[in-house]
Amino acid sequence: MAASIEVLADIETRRRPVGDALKDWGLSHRFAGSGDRAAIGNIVYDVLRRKRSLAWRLDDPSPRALVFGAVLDSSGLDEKGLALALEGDRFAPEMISADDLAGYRTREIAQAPDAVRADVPDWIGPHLAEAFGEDWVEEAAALGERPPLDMRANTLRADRDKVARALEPFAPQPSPIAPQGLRIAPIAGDGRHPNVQVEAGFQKGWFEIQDEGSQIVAALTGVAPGEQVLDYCAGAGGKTLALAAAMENTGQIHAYDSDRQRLAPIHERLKRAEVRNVQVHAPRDDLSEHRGRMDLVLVDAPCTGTGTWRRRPDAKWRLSEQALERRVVEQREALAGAAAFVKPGGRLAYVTCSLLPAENEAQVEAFLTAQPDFALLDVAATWATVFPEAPPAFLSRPHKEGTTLTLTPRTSGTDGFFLALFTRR
Ligand SMILES: C[S@@+](CC[C@H](N)C(=O)[O-])C[C@H]1O[C@@H](n2cnc3c(N)ncnc32)[C@H](O)[C@@H]1O
Repeated sequence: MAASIEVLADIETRRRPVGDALKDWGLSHRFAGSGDRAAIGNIVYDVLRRKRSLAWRLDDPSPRALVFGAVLDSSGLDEKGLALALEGDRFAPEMISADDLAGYRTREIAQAPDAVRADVPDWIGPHLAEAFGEDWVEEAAALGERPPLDMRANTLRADRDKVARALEPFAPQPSPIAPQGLRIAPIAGDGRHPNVQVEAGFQKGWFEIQDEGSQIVAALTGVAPGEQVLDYCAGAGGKTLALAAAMENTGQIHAYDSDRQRLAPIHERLKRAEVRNVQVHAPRDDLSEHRGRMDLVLVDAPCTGTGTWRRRPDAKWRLSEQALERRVVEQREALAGAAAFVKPGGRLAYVTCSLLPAENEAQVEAFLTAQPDFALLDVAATWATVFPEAPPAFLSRPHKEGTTLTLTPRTSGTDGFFLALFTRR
């Protein structure tokens, strides 16, 4: 708890990313074992996920109060039990005041303002209200829960049963929607997720770590073996690998990104997964020969990442309206750049891991106005074809001619994602 308070103060005063602050703490406290580090990480992440509601309940926003609140919530200890556990420990933080404890015990979160219950900065509330209507507080609050660890079996090297057997000690379960997905439940108490990347199966390319939502949107693009595909914002290649597996290593994927640094890890990942149908294109490569030729162009656009707040809760408090505006401009540019590569009759998939309408529905409207030769498809209807076994666990919004689709932790049990699928007339 003392270490968590230190790390949170560091994040706050120096505006540091949570990963860096935790890593630095570990480097300067080499004696700390992996169990301690995991416990510290859990407390810090729990606090960042629910910073506002904890501060409101305790009526105290200090890192010390927040840490006590998070530990009381997750440990199953009551105040007396916690005081007893800390008693006589010379490194223990000083117990919070009786007033704070009384607040924790008696203040009803149901009485708090919406943005507090939602655990978001005030300015984001109206954006989420626009996205989810009267459910917005519950939808946002679900982004403050601990996430599961999701994986995708790589069908080029293995299948879900084989991966499940290899990871048996960690008890992964088939994920509810994506047919190749496996899930390890969210961390309980001060436990930790296994480091599955050191497992032999991972080294052999049998599986990838990938949120089920990401697997779902990749499948909903309808990608098929033999197609010509441009992954226009390929980054480190998470979706490229999912598309390659769905294409059974046939056809061709052109993986492009405007940022060489972000693209760099893709080479190693393609090798490990034994993907052979991907051509990686550096930012300055000339792609003009592929114009008007692609069956599918995927724009996994740069975004605010509001859908991933369970995993990156510090981003929630750092996000600004200016950053949102910048992402909106980048998204428009990426869409306009990518559209030219779609062949007549081909598909354009627009994906974000954000839930804000400015990055999603508004972009769809602007794109349809700017590019009259594209039409929006009914992606909600596609769900039943792609996932015949799974109930429709998504939100969808009708537009003039088609639908868009949104996944959220509350509705889909996944990270938040948005998908619009267009066809070129
Ligand atoms: C959400 S990330 C991609 C994640 C990746 N597809 C995955 O599944 O792992 C968005 C990427 O878009 C890239 N990007 C931003 N603007 C772009 C543009 N105009 N053209 C191409 N790529 C762009 C960024 O460099 C970033 O790597």
